[in-house]
Amino acid sequence: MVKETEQQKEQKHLDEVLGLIKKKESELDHSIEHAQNEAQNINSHFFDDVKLDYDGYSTSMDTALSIHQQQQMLAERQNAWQHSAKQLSTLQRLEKKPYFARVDFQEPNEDPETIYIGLGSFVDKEDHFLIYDWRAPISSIYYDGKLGKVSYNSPDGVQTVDMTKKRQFLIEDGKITNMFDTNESIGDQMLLNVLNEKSSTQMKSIVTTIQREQNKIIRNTSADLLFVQGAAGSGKTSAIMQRVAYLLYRYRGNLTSSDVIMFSPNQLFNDYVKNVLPEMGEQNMVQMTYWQFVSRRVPGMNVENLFEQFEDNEQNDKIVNLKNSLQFFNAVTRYAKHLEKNGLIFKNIYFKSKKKPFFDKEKIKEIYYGFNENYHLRNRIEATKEALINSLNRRIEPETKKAWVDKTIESLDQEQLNKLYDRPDQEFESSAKEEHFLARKIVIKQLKQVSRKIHQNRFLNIRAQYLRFLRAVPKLIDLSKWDISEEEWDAHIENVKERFRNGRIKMADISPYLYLYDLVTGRRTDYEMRYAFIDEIQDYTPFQLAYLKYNFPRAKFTMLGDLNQAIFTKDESKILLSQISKLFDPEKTDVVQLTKSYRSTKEITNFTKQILRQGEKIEAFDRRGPKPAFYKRDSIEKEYSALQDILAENDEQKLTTAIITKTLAEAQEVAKVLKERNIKATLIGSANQRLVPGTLVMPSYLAKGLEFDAVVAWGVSKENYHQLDETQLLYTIASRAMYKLDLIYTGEKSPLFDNLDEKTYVNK
Ligand SMILES: Nc1ncnc2c1ncn2[C@@H]1O[C@H](COP(=O)(O)OP(=O)(O)OP(=O)(O)O)[C@@H](O)[C@H]1O
Repeated sequence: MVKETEQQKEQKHLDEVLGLIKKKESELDHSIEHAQNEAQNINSHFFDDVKLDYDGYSTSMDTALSIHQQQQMLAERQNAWQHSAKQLSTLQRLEKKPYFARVDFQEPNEDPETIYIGLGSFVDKEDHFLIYDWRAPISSIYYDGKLGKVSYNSPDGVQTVDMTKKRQFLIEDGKITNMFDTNESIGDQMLLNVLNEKSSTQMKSIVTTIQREQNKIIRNTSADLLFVQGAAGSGKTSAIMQRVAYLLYRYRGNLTSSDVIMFSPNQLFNDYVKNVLPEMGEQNMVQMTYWQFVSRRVPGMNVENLFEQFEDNEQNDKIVNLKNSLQFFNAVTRYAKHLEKNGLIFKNIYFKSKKKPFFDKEKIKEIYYGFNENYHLRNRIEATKEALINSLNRRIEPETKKAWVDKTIESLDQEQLNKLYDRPDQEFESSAKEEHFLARKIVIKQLKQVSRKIHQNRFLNIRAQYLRFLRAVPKLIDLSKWDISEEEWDAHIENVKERFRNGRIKMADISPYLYLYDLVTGRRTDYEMRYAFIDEIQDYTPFQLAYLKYNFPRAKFTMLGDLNQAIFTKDESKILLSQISKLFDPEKTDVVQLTKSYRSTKEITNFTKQILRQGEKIEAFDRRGPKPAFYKRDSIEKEYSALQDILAENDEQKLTTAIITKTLAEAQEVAKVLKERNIKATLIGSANQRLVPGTLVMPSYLAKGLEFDAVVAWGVSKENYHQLDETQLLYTIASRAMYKLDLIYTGEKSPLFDNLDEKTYVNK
């Protein structure tokens, strides 16, 4: 019965805290109302209270000051109001579940202390913390250590305390439904409770059960590059979301969500994680895919998308490997440097006539290369633009004498004409002066097109420049080391050129293209961005990462990935880590490994890890479920019957199922057949769709980062998966399953399953 009385005591404490929260809420309600009224009041009496006095200098200074004071008062009230509103929203969140843990500890030479940890802080009148935010320095001991001596980073440096109790609570509607004392970092019991929940279309926060290793990632503030290699389902994405929340708290006042950018694998995934931060009371960071990041820079071009990239079998791997490498990045850098001396390609700028250029490209070239050698790319372009604008200004006058100007004036109706004057009653000494005035107005207006072209660097020919760079590559890089012949390279350039002609560009070209553009035009990179997160790093190329680093020179990077799940870069991802490390100071690089997988049952994790050639390191979490099952069928018809049976069974168990195929075409086919059979399933064929409850059908590359109660891996035959570099693909598909995994095929099973231990699956 001891436990019961303990629980009663805790319930009493909880009731007290809830009472105080309620009280504070009504106080805040009051003060918000008050502040609002007052602000309204100030607004309506604004000019009554301001001393309006326009005689003489000093009094008008008084007036200005008075206005300023009023404005400041208003701003203060508004601030107080916003502050209260924010506090209120924190309390409203706490009201549902004030805290989830209690820790007892003692600092050397101090009295023992008890603290409660929750989603936000709650302080009563006496500045006494009734609840500590999970991100507060002291809260770290809850996640980090076992009972006994434990250290944490405080604002005054590392502190060591003696932790004597760690208690976890499950609270529902103001009642403690369960509580346990634990000695583990976070008791498995609590974790099991959380993990047993069903999957949903939205990711959840893991605040209550952050694991020790994850806590390290979340609270790391020292590394310029934090690299996390983690098995599928080890909580990498969860950890990122918590980390963003942590950083926003730790640097509150100095860091806002717009200083943080996250690159995610696809739009579907963005949708999946979009509630995590708001639920923790924080705003979402800037989120985009790499494709969006590059595409928005080239509105006139069609950049190869996820689907094309995945389903493109024509590309020459050797050439793609070269273009994705750091060596290629360095080659662009060197090439651009050489453009400071010569080789930049210019375009004529036209105005009115297509026959004779307004600014001749030879002339522009002369200006550009006319500056002395201290001018680098950025100054050169800026000075060239300035010179062109000056020259443009000098050409206004001569242009007014041209015939087109008179014609234009004649063609204007009265209203259009009136608009040209500065004032309706504007007077002129003579009609010649008036005509000249109007002519100038017209010319200036029309020449705006030219000045716009100058500002937008339209006198450069970046496409031609990029092709010229490609032609120079054999001089910059030893192609034979990449096993590429000169003929292959030349043919490839023709290919790129042809694609340009159709307004298209491949993923392997867009980053070098933009990088070259940035260097040549001296585009300012984003110095404001403070943190950049890249999830699913294995799908990025070294070039892309180098380019991101170039774009966000002051940002600290957190890169997370599983080199075993490389879908786009396949085996190349293995060398990724060594390449990335070259971009950062090794002293400021931290690498963290997460080996425990939380997503799936032990049966599924133990099965999927065998698909990998080096999967031994992955540890399963002890949560049980059925063994994965293979369904070998001898006809497509029978495959569908099996699928139907599986879906019926999953439905009965209330499991959400995703049928994952290799390609989009297969997914479309499966969705079509299911529809014919009146089985409800949603095809996710593009990343712009929403995840919806119920059965889903999707191609492998859209399943990245997601999870489902049950997965059906469709068509896992030898015919479909036989290349070694498809291992990662199969692994990604299989590791999306939380509780149940079924694999269907006809003919022979994929040889990539050859090493499976028979005891880890069943045949059905
Ligand atoms: N500390 C934790 N407490 C509770 N649940 C956790 C914890 N860590 C991870 N999980 C759960 O495990 C699942 C997998 O997490 P997450 O998606 O973050 O993994 P991941 O490493 O990004 O996976 P992948 O690389 O396979 O996409 C999620 O359901 C997540 O909620």
